[in-house]
Amino acid sequence: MDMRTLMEQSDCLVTQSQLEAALDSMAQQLEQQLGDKLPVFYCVMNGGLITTGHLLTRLGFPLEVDYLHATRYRGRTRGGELFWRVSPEVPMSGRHVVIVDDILDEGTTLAAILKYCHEAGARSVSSAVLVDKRHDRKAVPGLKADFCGLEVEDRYVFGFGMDYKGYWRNAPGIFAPKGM
Ligand SMILES: O=P(O)(O)OC[C@H]1O[C@H](OP(=O)(O)OP(=O)(O)O)[C@H](O)[C@@H]1O
Ligand SMILES: Nc1nc2[nH]cnc2c(=O)[nH]1
Repeated sequence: MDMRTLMEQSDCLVTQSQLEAALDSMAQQLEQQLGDKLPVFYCVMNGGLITTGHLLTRLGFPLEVDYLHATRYRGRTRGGELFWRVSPEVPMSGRHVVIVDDILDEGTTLAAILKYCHEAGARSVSSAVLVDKRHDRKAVPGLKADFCGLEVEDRYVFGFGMDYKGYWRNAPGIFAPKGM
């Protein structure tokens, strides 16, 4: 389907202003809990890019930033095996680590990244995700992020970092194609 038609035929589930409010409250909580810990934030590429950017400019304390790229959807709407494209460069050993991503869906990605951080000797590991998808298919039952903006219903979503077949990561809100 043409990508403009897809957008016209999608539902807006979360508006940009709702996302901004959710980011404000995540930032406040992050500041309270990590403001004096000189943490290092790792953006999970590609989806985490926009959430990380919006979050970072709201944080008024010293922190470092790095990224990693682990992907299991790779332009498809169903997840497969996790593929590590790029490992982080800033060492995690002895550091307070914060993993930032756009969505916690089945949680396979986050669970694997958290395991990696613990094995890399992080002093503490926290996770921050913009949205948590509501369903009972989590890879680890009850898996939650430490900092979470909003919940979304159980549909394939795109926008604000999340793609639909590679497109529309730039959409200024969270959308779902009708019928999906
Ligand atoms: O909870 P899960 O079911 O494991 O899915 C969540 C992950 O899926 C997306 O990444 P994706 O694999 O699409 O890669 P991308 O960020 O490069 O789009 C998203 O950015 C999360 O990292
Ligand atoms: N774009 C996108 N990526 C995902 N990764 C896991 N779930 C989703 C989703 O609903 N949309």
